[in-house]
Amino acid sequence: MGYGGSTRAEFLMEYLPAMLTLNNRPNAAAAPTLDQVVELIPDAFVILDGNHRLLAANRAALDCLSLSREALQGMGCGEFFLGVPGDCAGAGRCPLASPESMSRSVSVLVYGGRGRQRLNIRMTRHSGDDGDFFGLLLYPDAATVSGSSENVRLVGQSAPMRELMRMVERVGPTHATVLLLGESGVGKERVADYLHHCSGRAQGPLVVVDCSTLGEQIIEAELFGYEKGAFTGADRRKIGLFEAAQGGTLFIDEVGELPLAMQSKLLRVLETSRIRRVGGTEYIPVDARVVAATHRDLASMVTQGGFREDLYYRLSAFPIFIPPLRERREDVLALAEYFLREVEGGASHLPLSVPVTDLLVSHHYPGNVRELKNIMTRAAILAGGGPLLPEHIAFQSRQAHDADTGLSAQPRRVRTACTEAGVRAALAASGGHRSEAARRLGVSERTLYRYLEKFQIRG
Ligand SMILES: Nc1ncnc2c1ncn2[C@@H]1O[C@H](COP(=O)(O)OP(=O)(O)OP(=O)(O)O)[C@@H](O)[C@H]1O
Repeated sequence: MGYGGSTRAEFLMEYLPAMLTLNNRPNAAAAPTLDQVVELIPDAFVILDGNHRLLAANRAALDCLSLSREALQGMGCGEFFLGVPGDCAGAGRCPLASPESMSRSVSVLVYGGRGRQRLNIRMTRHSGDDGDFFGLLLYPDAATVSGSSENVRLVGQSAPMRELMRMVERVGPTHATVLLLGESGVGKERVADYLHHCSGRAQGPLVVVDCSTLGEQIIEAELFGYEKGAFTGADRRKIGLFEAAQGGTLFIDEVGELPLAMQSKLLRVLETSRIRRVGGTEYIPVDARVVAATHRDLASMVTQGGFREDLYYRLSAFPIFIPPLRERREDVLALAEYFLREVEGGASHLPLSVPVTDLLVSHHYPGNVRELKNIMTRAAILAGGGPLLPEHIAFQSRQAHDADTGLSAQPRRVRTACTEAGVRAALAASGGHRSEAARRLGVSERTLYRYLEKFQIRG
């Protein structure tokens, strides 16, 4: 077994290429259709073509993703895995483009009808005369199954962690808006998950939105949804993440990246508990508890005019600071063992030898818990069936921001620093067109606008 799917699903995945080849033969009148083929698989299953567009999904997948067949068909991998239109292979973050996804099950974030959810995927790829396709078996991550104790576990027994857990358990059951503060990779999303499960809303959805991955144009539509015809391409009504989080929690990650115009809209929702879809006229009541997070210093952003003061005070009604891992070294070994157990066969390397533990405890962890997780995953793979030795522990702090699922060197979020001269040159070279200038600089339009403000460039 090994990947958590059912035996029948595993068996059918083996035969899928043959079934699809049969299906594509021009005179195969009696061959099953794609939709019939996927229904043979009992677990949630989707098929994508070689361009990473969704071709078919079975009933179990539609239920698991809370999407209609129409909404899913034709969706690109960018929308599926990142919540943004198009494909995400170019950004180096597409699980379909990662060889790792082929060899074992990987944990990924997927955007469904209820916002972002974590799922495990097991993939099969078929290349033939009729082109490429990918078959994806989807099953809920053990860490997101409601009520699972693993789900809600915060590993760590240091004094700061115990204090943090006490605070989360105290504020969890209330309706207070919580602001999670801490460096990247420190565990903000994990704490939000724990908080959700400590609230009376644990049976409701936990919807995650990462403001740093959404462009200015789509963030409003993502949060509030839109009506059919609200803008070009809005060919159907779509509910937003606030509505998707009804009865549950909306986790707004990297809230410091929200554009100013959206900040005032967010404040209004927090104050009125009502939203209005883009292009809509009706105000819709929403019952979603908001937890926000940032690695940025919001107070100084307020001073510099980058963040609204009123929203800052509204969000920081209950701030919780998650200390960096280097300030709670007592947690390093517990976390290291926990992550090792998560890797297939990893538990066989326990207990860790003294030279390995000495090495782990002495590191600075600029990438925090995420860095430690990647180190342990890599170490388990390098050690294989033999003992886990100090040389298997590779501190590569430049990779501190790798995505959770990847051992690749792709940066999780690239932040580019532009000089005033560079911005002016890009504007001049693009005849003053800001979108073109942003493209030349390799930043989003929103980032460019921030630079224009910072350097006081007008026109
Ligand atoms: N206390 C903990 N116990 C178990 N796992 C943890 C803990 N803290 C963090 N992790 C794991 O470490 C990884 C990074 O944590 P997480 O994504 O929550 O960090 P973050 O602060 O939200 O990062 P970013 O600022 O980049 O969004 C995740 O896989 C998470 O599950």
